[in-house]
Amino acid sequence: MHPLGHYVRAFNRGPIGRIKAFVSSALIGTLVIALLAGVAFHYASNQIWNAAFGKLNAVGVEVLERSERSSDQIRAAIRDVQTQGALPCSPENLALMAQTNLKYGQLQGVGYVANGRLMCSSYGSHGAGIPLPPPRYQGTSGNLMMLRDVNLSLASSIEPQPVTIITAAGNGYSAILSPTLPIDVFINDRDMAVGTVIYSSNEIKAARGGVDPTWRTRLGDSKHTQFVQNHRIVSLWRSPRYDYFAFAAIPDDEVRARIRYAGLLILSCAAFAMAVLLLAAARSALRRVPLSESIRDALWRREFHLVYQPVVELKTGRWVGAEALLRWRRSTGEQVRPDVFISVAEESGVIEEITDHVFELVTADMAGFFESHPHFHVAINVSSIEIQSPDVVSRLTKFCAGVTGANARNFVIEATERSLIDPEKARNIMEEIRKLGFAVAIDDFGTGYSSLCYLQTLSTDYLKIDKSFIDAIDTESVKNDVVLHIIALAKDLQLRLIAEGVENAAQATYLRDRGVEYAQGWHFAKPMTCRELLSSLGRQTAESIGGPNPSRQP
Ligand SMILES: Nc1nc2c(ncn2[C@@H]2O[C@H](COP(=O)(O)O[C@H]3[C@@H](O)[C@H](n4cnc5c(=O)[nH]c(N)nc54)O[C@@H]3COP(=O)(O)O)[C@@H](O)[C@H]2O)c(=O)[nH]1
Repeated sequence: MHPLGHYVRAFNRGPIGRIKAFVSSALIGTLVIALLAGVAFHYASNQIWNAAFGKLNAVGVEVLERSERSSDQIRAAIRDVQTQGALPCSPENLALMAQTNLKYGQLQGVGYVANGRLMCSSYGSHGAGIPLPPPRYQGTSGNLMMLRDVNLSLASSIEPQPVTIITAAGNGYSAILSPTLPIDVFINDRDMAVGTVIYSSNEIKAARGGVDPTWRTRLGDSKHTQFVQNHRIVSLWRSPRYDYFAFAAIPDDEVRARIRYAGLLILSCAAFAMAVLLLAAARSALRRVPLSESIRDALWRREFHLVYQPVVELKTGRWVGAEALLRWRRSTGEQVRPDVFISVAEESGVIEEITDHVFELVTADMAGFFESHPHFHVAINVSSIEIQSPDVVSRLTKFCAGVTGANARNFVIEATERSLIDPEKARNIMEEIRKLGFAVAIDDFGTGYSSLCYLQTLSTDYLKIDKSFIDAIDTESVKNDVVLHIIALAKDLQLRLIAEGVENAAQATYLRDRGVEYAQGWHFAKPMTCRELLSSLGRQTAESIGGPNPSRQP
């Protein structure tokens, strides 16, 4: 576990970040749920309307078919008795009427009408005839005449009942049938109106429930139409052979109630989904985001930038180079310390992306700079993991080629002493890097576990003495002696030394007097932006030509 504990693994968003995360996921979720609810409601109401129209259409078609069947039978029955040629109401004629009545099941009887009276029928002779009301309709198709509905007792044993008498114009033969026959369809909806209407006159032929006279205009010349009008759902079917159309209609309140119910159901589901979503959004906003995830995010959002800490030549005070140090400023303004995010990046495998981003930033910062400062170097930290992997060599080559005016000697590659866990591998890769012309430095020297014997065999240019040893200079600490040993070792191995974290003049003088060539630390300069580095270097160059050197002498 990292000394900074949980902070390394997970990261709390700031309040603004949390609110933003909550609002954005709540907004997106609300939009999606609203869209889905809208689609579901549209689909459900369509289905309900379709079901209602489907039911009406089936009834309308059935009414039309029954009416057409009746019309067919009326025609056929009249034709049958007429073609016999017997004298109307003669015994042979009456016998045929009775036979014909049996043949056509939709008819209640067959008769003969003369001078507005029903003279005889399949039930027998009616003497002087039963008086009938005047006709209410003269048909155009098949030249049929329709008489008014009458209450008729066709035989002494039969109670008077409403019948419709349809007489063939010109010959008096008639069909007698129940006025409700075409609409005697099975309907399990008490509020449903059904019937047939004569198309040419818009007169009701047979009906159960109210008929709207404007329906016919809605039908126009088409065979079928369906619509909602005056709170009724209507289906109309026109006969292609007869002058009438069938209708079926129901009040729309039940359909609308069903749609309202479906809407309410969908709304409740959407409200439930919204509640779940808001809870999930709140949970996710409050969640501690793993730092590795935040690092990837930050790379994508370009939240990193570099600062440069000058490396000073102790003898002259000249700035000979600078170490590039990565900084992470989150969108909330919060700074994340590099020792925190670098170790997480190493653990989680993002470190190569980090180093590549450093390459990118250096490439942009230092473009053209080395043309005017050919002896200056920039030191770049490469993690211990990367120094074990051969592809670092090609990545460095590519990087160097991308920096305008730069040469490999303008870069020092810093690898920590931890990089030497597998000395064989590290040695080969360091050699490769040096062959390309880069200088190599062992960073934080003295803190790791590198054995002195393989240090001898390593291909390196600099040792960077860790700050903890510099802090011990001129103190009673045993580390004070270690500095002297490191200096002696570097001399023996002919390595140049850079002291890290020099904070005062005494430390600087001590180091310079003992032959340490270079140093870094707040005593000379704190890490600064690229712009500050370049302008300070510009001033130094100008003053070295015409005045005193501004950098502090140890
Ligand atoms: N792999 C990468 N590692 C990187 C990169 N950038 C930084 N780092 C490593 O993070 C560690 C912490 O770095 P930082 O907070 O930037 O601290 C550096 C200096 O600011 C600090 N320093 C320098 N002088 C002084 C001083 O006088 N007093 C004082 N208290 N601190 C001082 O020391 C750090 C430099 O460390 P080093 O690299 O060992 O020279 C650190 O380990 C960085 O290496 C990166 O891009 N990649």
